[in-house]
Amino acid sequence: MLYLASGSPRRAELLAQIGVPFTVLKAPGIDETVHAGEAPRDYVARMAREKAAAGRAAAPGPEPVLGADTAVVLGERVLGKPDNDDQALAMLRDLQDREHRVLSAVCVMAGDTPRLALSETRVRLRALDDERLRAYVATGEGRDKAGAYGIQGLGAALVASLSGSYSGVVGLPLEETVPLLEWAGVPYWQPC
Ligand SMILES: Cc1cn([C@H]2C[C@H](O)[C@@H](COP(=O)(O)OP(=O)(O)OP(=O)(O)O)O2)c(=O)[nH]c1=O
Repeated sequence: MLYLASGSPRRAELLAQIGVPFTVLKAPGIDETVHAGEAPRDYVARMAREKAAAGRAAAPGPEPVLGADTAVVLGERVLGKPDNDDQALAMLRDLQDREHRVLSAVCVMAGDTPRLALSETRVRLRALDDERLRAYVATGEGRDKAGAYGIQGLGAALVASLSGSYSGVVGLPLEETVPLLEWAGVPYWQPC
């Protein structure tokens, strides 16, 4: 069994997809502020570690804990979740017609020992005019998502190309996660 220290329904769906038995933990939220001068890769790694550690502290049992973090990075700028629709529109205007990186870090703690992996995916959004971007923002889909879009939903129609991990963009890079689960002795392909 695994404790999932995440409120993201996407992460739960990806774990369920590969048959991992898990329990979602209601861990206290952590401060997601980017530190001054902090590189995006260091930031997502720190967030995943802190989420896993908060999960460890809240877990009622000794089973392994998983925490993860996903950020959209444009140049060196980290785009988190938009605060409102205006910010969502501004993010999508910046993202359209160019390539960005999606960084996803995953941290598994076996006992008190953390192990971390990071995935980087290059995504290019199509050239999109304001009318199209406003229509997408109005769907509300991007509100709780880094970079203001969801590749697994209506947002798939915004994407021109992807190079890397699709599950990483959705929030949990399975290519990196499965070896961490194996390391921690967490089974997959279980009837859930
Ligand atoms: C780019 C992109 C992000 N996302 C989501 C994944 C994450 O849930 C979210 C990024 O926010 P995160 O802070 O990584 O995660 P979260 O707040 O949703 O959940 P928790 O901290 O409790 O684990 O954006 C998509 O669902 N699809 C996408 O295409």
